[in-house]
Amino acid sequence: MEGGSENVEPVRKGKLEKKLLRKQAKAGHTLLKHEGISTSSQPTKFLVVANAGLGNGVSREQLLGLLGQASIVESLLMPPGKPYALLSCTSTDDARRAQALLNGARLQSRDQDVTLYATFAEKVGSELRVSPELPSGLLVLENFVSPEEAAQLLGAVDWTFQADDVTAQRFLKHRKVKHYGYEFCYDNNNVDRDRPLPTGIPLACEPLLQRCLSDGHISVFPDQLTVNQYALGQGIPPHVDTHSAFEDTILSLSLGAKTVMDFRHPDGHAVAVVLPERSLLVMKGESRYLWTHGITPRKFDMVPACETEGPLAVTPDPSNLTLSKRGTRTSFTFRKVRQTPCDCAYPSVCDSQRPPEASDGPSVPSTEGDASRLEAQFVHQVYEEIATHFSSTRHSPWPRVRDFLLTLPPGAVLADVGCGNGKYLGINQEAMTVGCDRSQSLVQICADRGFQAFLSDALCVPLRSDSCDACISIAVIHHFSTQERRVAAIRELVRLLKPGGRALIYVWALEQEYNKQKSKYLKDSKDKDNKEPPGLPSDNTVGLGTSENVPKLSVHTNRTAFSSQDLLVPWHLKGRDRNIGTVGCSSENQPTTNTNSVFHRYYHVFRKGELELLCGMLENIVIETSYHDQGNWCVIIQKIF
Ligand SMILES: O=C(O)CCC(=O)C(=O)O
Ligand SMILES: [Fe+2]
Repeated sequence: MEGGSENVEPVRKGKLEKKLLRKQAKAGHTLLKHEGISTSSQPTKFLVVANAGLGNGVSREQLLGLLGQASIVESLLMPPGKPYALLSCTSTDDARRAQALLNGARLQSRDQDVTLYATFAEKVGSELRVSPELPSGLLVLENFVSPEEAAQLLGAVDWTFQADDVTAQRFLKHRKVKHYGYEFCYDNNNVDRDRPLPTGIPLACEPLLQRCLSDGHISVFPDQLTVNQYALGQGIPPHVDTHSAFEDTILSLSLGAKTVMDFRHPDGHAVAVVLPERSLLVMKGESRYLWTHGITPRKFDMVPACETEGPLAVTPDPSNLTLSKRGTRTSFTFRKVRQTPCDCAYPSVCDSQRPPEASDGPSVPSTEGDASRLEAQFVHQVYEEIATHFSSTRHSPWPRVRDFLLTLPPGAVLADVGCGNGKYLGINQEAMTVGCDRSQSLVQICADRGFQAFLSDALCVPLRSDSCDACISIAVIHHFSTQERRVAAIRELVRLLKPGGRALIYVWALEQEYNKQKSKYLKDSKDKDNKEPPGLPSDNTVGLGTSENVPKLSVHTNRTAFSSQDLLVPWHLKGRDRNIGTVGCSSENQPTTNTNSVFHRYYHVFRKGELELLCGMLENIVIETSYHDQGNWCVIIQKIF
């Protein structure tokens, strides 16, 4: 590309000018040969500035300094380690002005002078994809990390199962994830700012984040990292990262196999974006706030046949497409946790800007702190209060639970986690049975009945790992108010089991009518204890806090089908002549008399398949059986190692 010499317009060329032109032409050749950047004989909107790269020790600020406060530059890219900078201007005239300012300019870098050579370019290489086909605000920077850096980053992620789980490792349906800095909770699609994880963003990420900072892609360091690993055929559902959880810019580094990410505008317009190996995706503005992004779970993608020339947004031109087989892809998604509500320009899709009355979303707590407070008030304290009355209604063992217990051989060690009044503790007299419960009053009732029971939270049972032949968890896990906590409760049961040991789990089912049979709960409408509270409409909601985004839980009407999965189930305390207080009672429904008080217990009723799904998140178990039993979903799982 000799054209470089016509880039400047000297009338008479002095010695120095000639040297400058020679050098400029040489730089043009080098760029074409080594970087695939074609310089142009005619002015264009793009400039490539040789010797002005991060690889030369030149900083972004220095370059912008030379351009003055010129708003003539639309974007300035400084690919890591490269000896040039790439500039794109809004017009050819602006590019001309920028060239005049930069060409031949000298800069002090790493204690020596460098001379810059600015040349017009056809387009500024594969690194700058300001293709109009990409959603606005989206950039794909190719080769953002070297193969060595990529290997180092992958090496920094340990996927072996750790008991302390400091990176909140989760096996999701279509991928596995790990979190650093803060856990991203998929129950409420948010982070709990009050609970940072013990491990921050790994050190290995620092060089690339530093480059993002000096290249101007970010202005502050991220404090949250989610590592997603997708096996062949896996993906992530279309979503917008929660506005209220994270600041504007989201960076996602792709390592391993190339994949295609689908972006979709609310108007239906879709763009498939190729994410090559070692590329960095930068989502800002519209592409971050308005468009959804997702990866369709499949084994092959359609990608442009000629990658070096083709745009990263897949065009619908079928003659230029080829099939590309996926493989394992690991992405590092860096985000900055928001400390104040989002005030983006897209209120229609912004959870921070939605009016409170419209936030009628799922009735789950939004943070881990909310979850434990909710359970403390609407589970633990309620059972404490209703223990005696509750116990008097719990006599008959479920037949299939009894059958399970009776399969245990003499001397088998059995733990009943959440044993309530101990109705299962004496079923198999030849087993060594121990029970525990979160309610001191219920534990006392067990002790009074001559059973061995102790006070314990089901998430942290003070028994040795691998010590039990069997565990049962009957009507317990539905009282945990986030999926993470429900899985943690199952994980804790499994921890107690010896390899080969089995656990039986019962949870309340959303489906109270199954195989055309109504459950006992629906049929048993004579039970006055659980009749709906007078004057409470079934869709009544109970506020659990003061912030606008706090979810509301509907109060269930007893003996009716469930209208949602997360709800408050009333308990009518009878025959007690004592001051109840406000425990577990919403302020609206605070009892006015002591003889007919209403308490509300939190429940998450399980959908068909949900219990199996949660069990499937643990890698060291197999599901032996699963079934529906009188309005409950039930599984027997076996620990395999
Ligand atoms: O895998 C990716 O690059 C994107 C991951 C993502 O969108 C997310 O975790 O929110
Ligand atoms: Fe995302």
